[in-house]
Amino acid sequence: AILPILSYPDPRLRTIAEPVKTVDADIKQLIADMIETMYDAKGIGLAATQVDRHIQLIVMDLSENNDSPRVFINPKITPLVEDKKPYEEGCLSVPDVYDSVERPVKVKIEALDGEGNAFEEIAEGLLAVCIQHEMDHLNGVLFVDYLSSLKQTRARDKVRKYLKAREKQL
Ligand SMILES: O=C(O)C[C@@H](Cc1ccccc1)C(=O)SCC(=O)c1ccccc1
Ligand SMILES: [Zn+2]
Repeated sequence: AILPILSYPDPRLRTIAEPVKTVDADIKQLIADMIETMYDAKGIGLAATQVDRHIQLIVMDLSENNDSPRVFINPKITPLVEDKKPYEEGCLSVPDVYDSVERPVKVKIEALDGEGNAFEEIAEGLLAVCIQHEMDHLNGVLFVDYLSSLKQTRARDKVRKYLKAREKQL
């Protein structure tokens, strides 16, 4: 099912996600729903926080044809270098807002996959940017938090206008 995505500045986006205890049928259904929701919203990642489920679960698909979804459960990120690089980020919870955020260029990811099996991965490029953006969601942090207060005010106004326009067309 396509799930509703919370929009900034909804306070529920600030909830800290709990670890997943067992990857059971309910979690597997949520994973399927989040992947469907991510594709419908034309995103490349989605954190469970964004669909108001406060558990440590991220889905992602960086592929060209949107046919290779990735699942990260109880992920742990460790920066491997001090070096940071800016990237023009967006967020499905802050529609129509894009701005530059600096993040470590190389990180280690330790997580469980969709079957509950532990794995470790070194991430660079867009995977490193996206996993850190999604991890922030699980910790109640949004990419706009890194921007100036003026830009945050503008982001709030833009989201309000975007949601009003969407209401009218629905
Ligand atoms: O809100 C989210 O977590 C999804 C977000 C993930 C993300 C994209 C880009 C940089 C960091 C994190 C999105 O998918 S935003 C929409 C999008 O597809 C996109 C935006 C900018 C660059 C590339 C893709
Ligand atoms: Zn986001």
